[in-house]
Amino acid sequence: ILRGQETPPHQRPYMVSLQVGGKHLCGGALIADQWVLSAAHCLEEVGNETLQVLVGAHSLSEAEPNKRLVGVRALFPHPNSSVENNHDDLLLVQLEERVATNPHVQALAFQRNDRDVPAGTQCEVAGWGIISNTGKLPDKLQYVELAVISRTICNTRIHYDGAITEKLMCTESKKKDSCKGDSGGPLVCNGVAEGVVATGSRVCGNWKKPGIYTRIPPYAAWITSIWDAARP
Ligand SMILES: CC(C)CC(=O)Nc1cccc(-c2cccc(CN)c2)c1
Repeated sequence: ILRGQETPPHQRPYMVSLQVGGKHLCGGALIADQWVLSAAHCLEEVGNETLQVLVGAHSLSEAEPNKRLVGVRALFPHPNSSVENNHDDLLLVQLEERVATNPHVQALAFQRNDRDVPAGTQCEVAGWGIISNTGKLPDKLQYVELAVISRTICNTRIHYDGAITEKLMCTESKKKDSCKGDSGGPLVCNGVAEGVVATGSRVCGNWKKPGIYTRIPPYAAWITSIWDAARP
């Protein structure tokens, strides 16, 4: 997160850190007691190492009550996700057990109503991604408020020149922005998850390259189908 601030501890109890070898890799959101929503691109950096999910954390390094590393039972990247583009860049992670909810560990509701978030709406994104373009990593969860920009504006030549489909949305990126390591985290508008951080142009904090987020509503049926078919 660039130009954000440290969150008040545990005020976003749905935030999780996807980790490999004890290192933060991507953000994610707990959307049910055994399920995390993140980005399929995050799996590109995993190889054959073990992915784990850190829940209930504020600091990545300090011991905290209710903070724990949970194993993964199964991974469900969206079948149409690909390394070449931003399309369908979603990942459902089934945890190896149902996590007990408590003040530091809570599921986040996601939007099922498939209507664009109005341009100008103030949303927020949180994460343990880099906090400067020099790659400085935070220890504590950061967040930033970002305004939604219309798909029409986001598709102009100076921005993404028509690449933003109706399954994607954009936010401003002037100085404040999501960045490397924030991928997979939720874009929360009025307390509901409307999007998931997409890597996009890999440029951060440049107003010409707005932040790109995978909209969640178009995938609500896919999420439910995975839940219904999965082994408990
Ligand atoms: C100078 C360095 C920052 C270049 C770099 O490593 N960029 C990088 C790499 C991977 C993902 C991302 C990335 C993720 C999520 C959102 C965004 C942009 N909102 C970028 C950005």
